[in-house]
Amino acid sequence: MTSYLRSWIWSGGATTSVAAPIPTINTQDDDEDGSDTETEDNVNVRVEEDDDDDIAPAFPSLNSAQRLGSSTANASSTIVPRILNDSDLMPPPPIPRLAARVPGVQTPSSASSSLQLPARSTGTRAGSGSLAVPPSTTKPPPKPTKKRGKVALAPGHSALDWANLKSSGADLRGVDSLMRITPSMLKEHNKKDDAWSAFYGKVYNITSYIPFHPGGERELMRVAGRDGTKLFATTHGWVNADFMLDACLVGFLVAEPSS
Ligand code: HEM
Repeated sequence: MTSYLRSWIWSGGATTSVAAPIPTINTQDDDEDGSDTETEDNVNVRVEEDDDDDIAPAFPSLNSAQRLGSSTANASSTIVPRILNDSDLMPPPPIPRLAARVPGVQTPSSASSSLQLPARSTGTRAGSGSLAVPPSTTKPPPKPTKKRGKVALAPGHSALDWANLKSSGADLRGVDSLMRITPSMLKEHNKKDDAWSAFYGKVYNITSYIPFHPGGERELMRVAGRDGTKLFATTHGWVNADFMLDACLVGFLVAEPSS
């Protein structure tokens, strides 16, 4: 702080004498606590005579390696920055070809470009994986050929109703213990009021599930008395039969005993 006041007082008096030498005020010993921290007070302050000091310092600084290494630097190191004219500047980059492209129109020159539009006439996948604009289409999406096979379920037979029935504790198996079931045993249970079916190696009593099946009774009865794994998987592989029919498990499908 002392140094600041000292420099301020001095600089006020100097305005009368323009030719006075530029003083350097060393205020290193002004720091009261003597610590090494660099504050406003312990920096050598070079005070200019002119208050109006808006001239930016030279960059790179006058004695820098950049200036000395430069071919334009002269030995006396009094370097005046050179102002570049148009011919010294780097030429602008060429205009990219895609900038001149009209969207949707394939020019002959763009055929060799990696960003070309996919060739529509040949049907090849040229340009796939590039940033090319995808081909537009006016064709409507194809209509589903097969009607969805969902049926209207009777009231009280929703998926939630089935979940409630499963957890109600009602006997949906119809057997006392889990059994080893051969295909011939399975075949005996192919009636609507006594339907067993095997899915993924497990045999379920599907009788009580029939009215709850969203695909309808008719479809489900196609697998009554036999292994329905393939039909089930091709129709709706995403359905978790194991979870939906856990309360209906009667046993495991085994091969016929060899005689
Ligand atoms: C007992 C085992 C089965 C269970 C637990 C079951 C369960 C289901 C479920 C939850 C749906 C509704 C799927 C959805 O909305 O995405 C469904 C739909 C359907 N199921 Fe099954 N299913 C079984 C067996 C079968 C079998 C064996 C067939 C075929 C023979 C079949 C044919 C269908 C059909 C056609 C639909 C309608 C598909 C659609 O929404 O387009 N299901 N089934």
